[in-house]
Amino acid sequence: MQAKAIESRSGGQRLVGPIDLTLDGQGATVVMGPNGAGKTTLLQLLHGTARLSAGEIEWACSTEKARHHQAFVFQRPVMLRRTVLENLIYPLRLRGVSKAEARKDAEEWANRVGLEPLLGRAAPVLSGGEQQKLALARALICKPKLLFLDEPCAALDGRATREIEAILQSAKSTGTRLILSTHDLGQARRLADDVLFLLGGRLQEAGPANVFFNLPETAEAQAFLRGDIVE
Ligand SMILES: Nc1ncnc2c1ncn2[C@@H]1O[C@H](COP(=O)(O)OP(=O)(O)OP(=O)(O)O)[C@@H](O)[C@H]1O
Repeated sequence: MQAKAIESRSGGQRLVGPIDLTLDGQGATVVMGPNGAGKTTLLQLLHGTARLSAGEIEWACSTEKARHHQAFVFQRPVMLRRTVLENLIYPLRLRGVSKAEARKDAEEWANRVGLEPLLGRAAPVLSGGEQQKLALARALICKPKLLFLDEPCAALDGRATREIEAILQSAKSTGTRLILSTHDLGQARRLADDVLFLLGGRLQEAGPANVFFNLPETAEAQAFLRGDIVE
């Protein structure tokens, strides 16, 4: 994927950009930066759920086909007000998978993320961590090539975060490319292969995670990593 001079503007104000970005290969790209830096907006621009005010995004295949192989997980899980099983079956049925096959996959994924005992439970009554695991399983069940995650663990405790990270590591190892925003430096260190550091809507630093964490180039990134307040 190549993003060329992409921008998001609102009411004459530039929220994000211009940003040039190339994403390829495998692994996890972690998007970091202070509140309002533009992390959510950048993920949405790349996924096509926010409109580009300028610039363009080129995929290796057609944009339509690329979107078909993508999924997005939000900070607050979005789900159907139906059972866990129905939530898992739904995206597969939308893609034309038979009922029997969809059910089999749903049970397998519920098992993988530890939700098998809850298959018959209504999704809205699940705990926050269970809901996020369901949202993740529902995103991964269609085997996306690219998975966007916007602060997926922001509202979760340590145990749920660990479980979500284990699912993400496993998705990564089976070839799903991850792009994830987080405020949690520890999570970024655990998951990132590459880092995008945003500040004021601009890409302040971009590169391999070990370089970013050990030798950040800019004073702003150094301050951010020290835990100072950066605006
Ligand atoms: N639809 C919108 N209309 C106007 N301004 C917006 C809109 N969406 C976002 N913004 C502004 O764009 C900037 C970037 O917001 P964004 O949510 O992308 O940042 P973020 O880095 O994800 O922040 P946070 O860490 O607080 O979630 C902010 O100043 C925000 O107020």
